[in-house]
Amino acid sequence: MAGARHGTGPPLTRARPTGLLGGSFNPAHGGHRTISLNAIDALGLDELWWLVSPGNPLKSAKGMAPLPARLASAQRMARRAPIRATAIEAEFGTRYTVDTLRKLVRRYPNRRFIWIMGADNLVQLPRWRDWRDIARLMPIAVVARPGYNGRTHAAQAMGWLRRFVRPADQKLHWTNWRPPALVFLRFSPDVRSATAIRQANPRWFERYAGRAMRDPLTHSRLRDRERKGTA
Ligand SMILES: Nc1ncnc2c1ncn2[C@@H]1O[C@H](COP(=O)(O)OP(=O)(O)OP(=O)(O)O)[C@@H](O)[C@H]1O
Ligand SMILES: O=C(O)c1ccc[n+]([C@@H]2O[C@H](COP(=O)([O-])O)[C@@H](O)[C@H]2O)c1
Repeated sequence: MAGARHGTGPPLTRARPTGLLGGSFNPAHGGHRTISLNAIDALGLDELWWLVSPGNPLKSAKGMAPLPARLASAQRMARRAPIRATAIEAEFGTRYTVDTLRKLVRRYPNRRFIWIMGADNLVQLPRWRDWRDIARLMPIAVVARPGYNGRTHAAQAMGWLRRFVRPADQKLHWTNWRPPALVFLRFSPDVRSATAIRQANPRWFERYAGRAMRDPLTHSRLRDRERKGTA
């Protein structure tokens, strides 16, 4: 029973199912919010954390708005939802996802994590540092995205990942899966993208100009909230 004590051992608490969505969020948009809410529902998540990247190692810094502006846009887009926009990677000093996830797994033993990404990210996954180790750390959920779905199953990464694919109708049981494990999620197609927003308004970040990371919801604050039981 959750929270019960058995004998003299430590209290047993159910690990909290937590989704992780890493991204540039340049800026955050309704597509991020919609896929996150759908994933929370489909995977039975307690929370979904957005990891606003200090800088995608594969993307040029050119055209990348400052982190405080991207974080502020993410915080705004995450309002009134069990989504936490975080700057955890800036605090950890990590750029590569594998390093971030290793730290998160170590520092949050009372949570079970699942890495969530759009189908476009699956296509480029073999270019990520130690990408197979990412899959060995936690299950992965790939969200269908217009323009990429046909390419998803043919993606180079699938040459190795294919054997770990789980049936989509088992997705609510992901916390029992031993990684590597991969599941495909298909919600209503969402065409929104940050590229389209930047094309329409290249100076979108000006509304957040001068914003310091006043409330970055960093690891230390999350950890404090967990200790106080208010997370
Ligand atoms: N409309 C969408 N449908 C499915 N996945 C999405 C969608 N928008 C973003 N994602 C996923 O969210 C994560 C973060 O995305 P990101 O911040 O790069 O936004 P983006 O719209 O893909 O940006 P850009 O157009 O600049 O590449 C990635 O895993 C991406 O695949
Ligand atoms: O670890 C890597 O090598 C790596 C390479 C490219 C992208 N990523 C991560 O992929 C996530 C999505 O990035 P983006 O820019 O497509 O939103 C974000 O968390 C990045 O840090 C990670």
